[in-house]
Amino acid sequence: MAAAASSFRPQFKVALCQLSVTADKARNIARARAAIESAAADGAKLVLLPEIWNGPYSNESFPEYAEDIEAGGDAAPSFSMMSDVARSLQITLVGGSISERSGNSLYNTCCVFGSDGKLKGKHRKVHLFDIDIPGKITFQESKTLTAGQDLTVVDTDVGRIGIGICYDIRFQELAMLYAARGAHLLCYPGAFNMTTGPLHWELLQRARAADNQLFVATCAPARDTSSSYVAWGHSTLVGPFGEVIATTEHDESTIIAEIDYSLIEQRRQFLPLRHQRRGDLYQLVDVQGSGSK
Ligand SMILES: O=C(O)CCC(=O)C(=O)O
Repeated sequence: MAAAASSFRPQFKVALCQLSVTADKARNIARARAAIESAAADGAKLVLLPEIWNGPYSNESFPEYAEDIEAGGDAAPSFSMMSDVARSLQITLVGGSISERSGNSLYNTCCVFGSDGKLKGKHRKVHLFDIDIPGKITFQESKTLTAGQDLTVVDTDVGRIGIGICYDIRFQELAMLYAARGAHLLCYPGAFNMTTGPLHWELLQRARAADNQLFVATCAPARDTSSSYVAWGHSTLVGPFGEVIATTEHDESTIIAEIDYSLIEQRRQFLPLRHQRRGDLYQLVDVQGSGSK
């Protein structure tokens, strides 16, 4: 494994808070806070929230619910709550995603907070969800959102974490680069739908974990059949052998599960893929360099 984070817990409890999301932003923030507090009371040291958890997932809503993260304070109530709760509970928080306003642009952004409440990393979704499956689902995030330009690997109290958001999980190169940069865990807040969810959601998580021999955690909103975008749910934790460690259905719930990073080395010894790659036939190129945030 590449250089590890300076010092971190190799074994800890993670919580995946699959939240119900409504049009009431203040209610969504309060509910997320309560779920985080309850997860921490149950011993979680790392908590994940879903993709777009402070308002509806739609192009109409992204501008309305967007926050100016750099301004903070009243301009960013979801952001401020996450920072505050991470600090007061001394947990690492992968804050799902919210729409972020920066200048004239909007991003789908995941903020990662350390146990001191400070922002440790910010991932702007790099692959926008633009798909058209006639008669099933059409969505064009690029109508309102701008794609991020950076890979995001964050050193935390609970190891080195690579971040992707939803559609980002489909691009295996991103996961491979994170693994090459020494990530122990990949976190993907995501909201798959009723067409692609049943076929691809678990498959992609298990593939990313098995190919890269690391942990993968996902966190989705709960399903709301009355919303314009019906989420699949099924937040999941997968281990470095591609095994599902914990999962759930589509209702609001919090999964608490144990992560043990010693399994990564064990799996890599049993199945030494890293030493069996054919660099003479193919190579992974990290165009942004190997530094991690
Ligand atoms: O890839 C998919 O099927 C769903 C992706 C998605 O919903 C998203 O990126 O928000």
